[in-house]
Amino acid sequence: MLTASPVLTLPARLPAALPEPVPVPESVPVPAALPESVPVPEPAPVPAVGAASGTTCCTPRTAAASPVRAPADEEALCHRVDATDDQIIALIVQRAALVHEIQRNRAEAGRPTTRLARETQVIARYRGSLGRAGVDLALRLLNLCRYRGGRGSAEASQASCHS
Ligand SMILES: O=C(O)C(=O)C[C@]1(C(=O)O)C=C[C@@H](O)C=C1
Repeated sequence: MLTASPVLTLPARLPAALPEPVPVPESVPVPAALPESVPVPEPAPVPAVGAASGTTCCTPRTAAASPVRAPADEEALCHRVDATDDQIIALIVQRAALVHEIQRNRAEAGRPTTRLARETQVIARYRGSLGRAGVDLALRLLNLCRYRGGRGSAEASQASCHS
């Protein structure tokens, strides 16, 4: 059963009510490779190596721990990781809002909110790009975005439509 994944707790900032869609592009192009020149914010000051409790997650404790990149480069990459995570989170919030709108409409019309064939397509798309981990991620996303509110939606979501 595709929906048997563990229940994912909604993050605190995921809105309970349907928000305006987050202003991100409708389709986010996925580059085949990371671009060489992505604007990077100024890196945070890097504390001296060995400074008491002054290290960050990205600051190597010893020079030997990071033989390839200088600490400043790693900090810059960490900033880009954070910026990427922000985008991913915004897209997840947008996805949840769109799915909630679809599913609330279905529930209000007395139709099943779940479409297993669609969920299979979603899972296949993630598997196609990310392999087994993509399947796990898709299941988590489907669960996270599932509409749970509204009168009558509970009964409607019990049923499923295979088309
Ligand atoms: O695309 C749909 O028809 C949706 O309702 C969205 C979505 C999804 O999260 O992708 C949600 C529930 C359905 O069971 C299938 C897919």
